[in-house]
Amino acid sequence: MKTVTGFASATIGNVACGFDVLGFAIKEPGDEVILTLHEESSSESPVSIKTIHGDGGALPRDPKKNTSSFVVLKFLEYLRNHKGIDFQGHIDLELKKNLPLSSGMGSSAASAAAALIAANELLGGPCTKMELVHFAIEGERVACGSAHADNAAPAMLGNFILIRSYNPLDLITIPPPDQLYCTLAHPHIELRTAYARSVLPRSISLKTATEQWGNVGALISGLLTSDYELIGRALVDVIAEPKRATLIPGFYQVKEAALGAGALGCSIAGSGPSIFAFSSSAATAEKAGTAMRNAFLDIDEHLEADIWVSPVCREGARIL
Ligand SMILES: Nc1ncnc2c1ncn2[C@@H]1O[C@H](COP(=O)(O)OP(=O)(O)OP(=O)(O)O)[C@@H](O)[C@H]1O
Ligand SMILES: N[C@@H](CCO)C(=O)O
Repeated sequence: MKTVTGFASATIGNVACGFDVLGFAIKEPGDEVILTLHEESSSESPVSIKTIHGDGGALPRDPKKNTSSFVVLKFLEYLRNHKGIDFQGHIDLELKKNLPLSSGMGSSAASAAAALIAANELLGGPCTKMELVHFAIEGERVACGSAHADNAAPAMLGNFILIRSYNPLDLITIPPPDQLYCTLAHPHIELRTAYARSVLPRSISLKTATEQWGNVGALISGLLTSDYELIGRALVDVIAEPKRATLIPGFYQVKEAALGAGALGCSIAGSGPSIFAFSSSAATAEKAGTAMRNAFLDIDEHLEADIWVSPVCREGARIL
């Protein structure tokens, strides 16, 4: 019997202008997955879910429906079909669900990446992280019906990840500027990614597209040259934010509060309801966090919010 624990942290998809093509990881919080290998197979499925802590019973226990176990099944299938490794044993999975569900914090992707890094270690490291990313992305289809990679890829690889192409998958790693800090505010409401995607326009005008890709290019340039002022200027989303803002009570008040506290820019984290801001120092990021929390409390709905301040995580999913 061998046991391995994997960890993967929260991620923020889109980063304002990069809908479905840009995301980054923060250091904490994150999900933990503990895998135990038994040499003998003991049930029909090679992977079973033993326990899930912290989800209040909300997550599926069926191994084909939970992203953590689903991606391990995909990984085992890949080993059999592409590496000549026919796994005959059984894996028990325990999930410590530390990330809130339907939060915009990449909760489903964190479970998947933590499970994959642990499974790969458990079986002696047959795959690279770049190979594992493919299965983590497939997990997103199970979670919300769309295999977007902007949470799964940074959850596995860390840093900022730009998805230049989905087919074939072409991921570009962009290391963060040293003084870039993220403030993440998670109001205590849920917003399902599938629903937040359904409110988006099916097509956009050339004018809107031009504005958006100008900002994506500028944001990448700002990150690569540590131009904080440019990063702030480029955090503009004219496609998803205007549609999704109405799903998040107090969005514009919280954004204004973050900017008023000195943040470089602020937008929806992934599909929401969480909101992120960037700052060029830890002190400003803390100040922005306090302002964002107070702004959520001040709206009519008086929403409580959890706040995290973190630099970008460079490491990605790891073994604990
Ligand atoms: N291990 C898992 N962790 C979280 N959600 C899971 C997991 N496995 C399956 N799911 C399903 O995924 C859905 C949550 O996905 P959703 O994309 O809304 O939240 P999220 O992961 O916080 O998303 P995001 O941060 O990308 O907006 C739930 O319906 C849940 O049943
Ligand atoms: N890019 C995805 C991220 C989900 O967290 C979306 O905006 O729907």
